[in-house]
Amino acid sequence: MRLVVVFCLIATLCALAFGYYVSQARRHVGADYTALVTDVVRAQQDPAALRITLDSLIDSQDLIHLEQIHDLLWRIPRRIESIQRQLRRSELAPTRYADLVEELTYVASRLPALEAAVDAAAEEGLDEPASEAMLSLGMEVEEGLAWAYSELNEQLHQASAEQRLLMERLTLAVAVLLLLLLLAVGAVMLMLLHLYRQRETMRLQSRTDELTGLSNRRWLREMAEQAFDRWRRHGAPLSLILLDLDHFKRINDDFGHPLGDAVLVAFARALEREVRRIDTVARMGGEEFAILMPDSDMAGAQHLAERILRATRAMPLPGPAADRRLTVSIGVVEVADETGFDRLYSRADQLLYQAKKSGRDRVVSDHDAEDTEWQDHEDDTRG
Ligand SMILES: Nc1nc2c(ncn2[C@@H]2O[C@H](COP(=O)(O)OP(=O)(O)OP(=O)(O)O)[C@@H](O)[C@H]2O)c(=O)[nH]1
Repeated sequence: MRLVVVFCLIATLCALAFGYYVSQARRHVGADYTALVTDVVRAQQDPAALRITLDSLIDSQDLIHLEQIHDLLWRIPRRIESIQRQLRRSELAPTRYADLVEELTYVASRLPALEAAVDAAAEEGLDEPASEAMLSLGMEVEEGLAWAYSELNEQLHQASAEQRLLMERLTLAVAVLLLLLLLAVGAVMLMLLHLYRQRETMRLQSRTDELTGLSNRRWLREMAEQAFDRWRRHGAPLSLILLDLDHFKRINDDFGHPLGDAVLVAFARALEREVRRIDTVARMGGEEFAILMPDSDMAGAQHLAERILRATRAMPLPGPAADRRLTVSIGVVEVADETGFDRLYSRADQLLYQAKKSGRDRVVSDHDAEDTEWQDHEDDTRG
């Protein structure tokens, strides 16, 4: 579960980083050429204005047109310079604009002559030859500017389109890379998950009895050691019930080993139904079982043992053994002064042995054993 959360987190971070990158890159590329294109579009108005003003000057010979031409001739070289500067700073390859820069430089070099021609025409009057010279120079400048700016506009649009294409390819490449990264991360996560599950299964198997699915002897011992710790530290009561099915060999002999297995499994389920969640039910081997009862004293353990005794008698046996009754012998102990699980188990085993010896299908606890010892002692003294 934790791995899935980590995976989702990584995926979200990748998606956010990717989105941020794309938006930043797009904005950057767009901004570079937008500024230059705007200036070029503005500059394109210069040749048109020059043509109109020259025509107006010839038509009306008005001094106001002279001023307009002077304004234009002041503005045009600055505009040329600004555009050349921007071009040098731009990402555009110099080979793409070398021709038009050359043309703009040439146009700029012709501007003083045009200014002189305009001044001369204004001073001498717009007679035929002066006007002709001014118009021809004006046309030359106007055509040069118009060509250079429109060529530049075209180049910029082309570069912009190429950059957009590049950007799209780059975006696609990044998307594919991210996808691959995500797939790789996902694969690693799945592998880790698989390993984790495998380890969990192995851990579970190492503490589980294969036939019944109950805890095995090893796990019961581990749980017992932990419970012993609690008993030592807090004095919490701890009891152990040891159970052994009676005459189980007969079931095997009469109905076969597989049915014997089915009976063991049915008995295991019956035990699980009777115990509390904190109890540990284990199969110790063969037809012997144990229940570790933390926080339970002798009275509680005895009570459970009696209940199991009755439940076992009433337990229906599978298939052909349905007519048989199953019984169990039980030994019950509560921790007193034991130093560890082995001592406790050995005491419970002795009580179980007594239960077998005294006729099976019964519970023998510490109290019963004490009573029996006391009874034996009484009989001896009377005898
Ligand atoms: N089906 C099956 N039988 C098992 C398994 N483990 C041990 N047994 C059998 O359990 C029987 C135990 O027999 P005994 O030790 O004589 O005990 P019992 O017949 O129950 O007699 P008492 O314990 O004295 O009441 C043997 O026949 C074993 O083969 C198992 O996993 N499956």
